[in-house]
Amino acid sequence: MILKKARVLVVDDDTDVLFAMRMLLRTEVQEVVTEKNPELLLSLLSKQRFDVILLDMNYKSTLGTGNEGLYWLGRIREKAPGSAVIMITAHGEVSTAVRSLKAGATDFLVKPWHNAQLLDTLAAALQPLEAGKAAPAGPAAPRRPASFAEFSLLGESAAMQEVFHKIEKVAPTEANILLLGENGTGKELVAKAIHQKSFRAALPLVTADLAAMSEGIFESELFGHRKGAFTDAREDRTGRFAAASGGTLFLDEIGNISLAQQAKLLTVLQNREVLPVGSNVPVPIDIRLISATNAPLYELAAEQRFRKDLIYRLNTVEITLPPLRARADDVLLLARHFAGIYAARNRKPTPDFEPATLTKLRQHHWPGNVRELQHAVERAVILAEDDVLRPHDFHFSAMDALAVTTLSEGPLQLNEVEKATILRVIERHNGNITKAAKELGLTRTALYRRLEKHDL
Ligand SMILES: Nc1ncnc2c1ncn2[C@@H]1O[C@H](COP(=O)(O)OP(=O)(O)OP(=O)(O)O)[C@@H](O)[C@H]1O
Repeated sequence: MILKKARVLVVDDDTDVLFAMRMLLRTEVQEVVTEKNPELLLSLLSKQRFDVILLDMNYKSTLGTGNEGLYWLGRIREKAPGSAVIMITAHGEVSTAVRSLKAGATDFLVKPWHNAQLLDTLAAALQPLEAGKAAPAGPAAPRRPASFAEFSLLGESAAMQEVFHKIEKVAPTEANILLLGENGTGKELVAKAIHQKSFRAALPLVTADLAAMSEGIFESELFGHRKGAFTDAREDRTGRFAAASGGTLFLDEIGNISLAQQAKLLTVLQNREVLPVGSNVPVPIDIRLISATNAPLYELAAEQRFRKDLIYRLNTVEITLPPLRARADDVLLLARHFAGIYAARNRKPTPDFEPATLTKLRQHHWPGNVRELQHAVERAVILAEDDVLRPHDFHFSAMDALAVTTLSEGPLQLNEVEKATILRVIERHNGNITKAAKELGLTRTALYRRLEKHDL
């Protein structure tokens, strides 16, 4: 059914909401009826048929428990099983909204909504009606599957298909996810895909790069602080946990935190509340947690450098991103994908790859994984003489080349090779860390970590 033909009922005890809905919908749908009192819902339904009912989750009488919304949802399902129900929920109540989906709601909207988003949600709710089917009763129908290319997450190899399958399965749950994999294998991209495919997608995905947080700012960054808690605390500050409320918190580089930081994190996850620095009033948290690391977490745990009890909190589901060298077919798929992007960005025609180039790319070790490939292709596209990428257009990262050449030169320590390479590359870029990191196939954070490790 199309929006213009739809009959819509809005039930909310906030008259401002009803007014705004009437103003927006009167030109978009055939009929809009608004009702302030949910007690009158059933008599309205016995008089008239509605295609979609927008139902508030909370009414003043139950003080934000969301139970009243769920109750009325149940009654609508009995009385008007053919109507689609969209729950209207406040920020921070998304977990109750998810329960409503299980109880038969078609979708939910978070206040304050964008008008375009409201119209999209209404149109999507009308789709099953258009196909001649009743709106889903009982358990909610799964959301329309989104392809992974939508998140630029590509991969045809069996290993990546397995990853995609896991993402599809775990995204619409509340499970904490631990992403493992080398640098540049796509952990952050996977975290975004999981969030986008989750019921929390309407609320933020907040990232915290733990490697970049020193001991001194860890608590204030994650848990927030109160004005005056320490010298620089001039204002109250919301921590990342609170900022991600109702949404997803992505803790990147979790393997790098100290035992003291691990203990603080564990307490927060166990109690599901944070204590901002300088406050003694705990704040409840409502987040879905995704963590990632390239560190060998289980080896660290065996050496007592990472708490096992924290791992168990993080890894309800574990997804390991395979290194690029283990999926040669994806190398070509990704190389073509990046070539298209960088050619367009640099106003050049999309180049072809000489067969010998493809062989070279397949055989390379890719220590920096997809990030290294992306930068290698970008460089090649920019420097190529014509529309064909040839083997000599690809110069692999200095670190990799040096590591390979030194293998034949006797028992050099890998650490020394790494240190010398980093110094050489930074020197070549006159101290520009961003450019050096790019050439080394590392993130800036990863490069800073290595500088620290080598006392540079
Ligand atoms: N499967 C993929 N398809 C397309 N692009 C990808 C894929 N995997 C990674 N990338 C790209 O490679 C780059 C690195 O990915 P990302 O930052 O997600 O990796 P990471 O594992 O989080 O790295 P790090 O551990 O260094 O933080 C990004 O530009 C990302 O868009």
